[in-house]
Amino acid sequence: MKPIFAQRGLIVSCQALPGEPLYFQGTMARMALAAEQGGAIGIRANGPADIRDIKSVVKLPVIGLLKRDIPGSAIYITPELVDVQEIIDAGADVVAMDMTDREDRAERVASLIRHCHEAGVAVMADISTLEEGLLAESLGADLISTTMSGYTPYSPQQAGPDLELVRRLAERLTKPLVAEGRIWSPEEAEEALKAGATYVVVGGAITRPQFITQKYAERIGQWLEQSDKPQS
Ligand SMILES: CC(=O)N[C@H](C=O)[C@@H](O)[C@H](O)[C@H](O)COP(=O)(O)O
Repeated sequence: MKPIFAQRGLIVSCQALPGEPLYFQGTMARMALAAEQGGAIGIRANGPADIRDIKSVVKLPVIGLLKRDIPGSAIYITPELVDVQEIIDAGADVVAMDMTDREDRAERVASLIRHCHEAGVAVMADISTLEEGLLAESLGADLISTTMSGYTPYSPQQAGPDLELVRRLAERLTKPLVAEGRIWSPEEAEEALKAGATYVVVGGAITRPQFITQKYAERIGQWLEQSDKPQS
């Protein structure tokens, strides 16, 4: 499979789910355009509508996924063939899917990967541990991403990015490695590259203003609480 991205660098995840303030048709395409203007080399996006919108306004490769809850299952990132097909049909260059080692899905995942490759589309594995990353690579995934670290019960539950996982994966993988999840500053993005990531995905810190605001409000609130300064 030929390289997906023109160069190493920043991929911006442009996602708003139902109930979020920016969940409004067309908003994620505007976010993607801003990301492109800012120097992103790729976009990650959820759902066929956003993927189509984004593909119509930016030239960058798009990693597409479909978040869908299935009753009784913990797997929600592009869980089944029908979801994979929707993302391929929407024009994504890469399909991202859950490749955590849960619910005994290795065989099904391998056939989803084959399906994407037959359609000429690459696959990104969203994993949470070293073992899952190695398994995903052996199943044929084209990119391995630390997306799910902190979101499976057996991976480290930490506030910042899982750079230790990036380091350990970088030592063992041959496929390109993506650092993703809770990267909140340019400095953390640089640390992820130093740890061995080929690409860095940043989402909330760029495209979810409610969380950005919350970070400022909390920090300011803490300072105000500790300070004796009277309000003028
Ligand atoms: C765990 C999960 O479902 N992650 C999702 C995957 O597509 C997105 O909600 C995240 O925004 C994305 O991974 C980027 O991460 P962050 O927004 O932390 O930079």
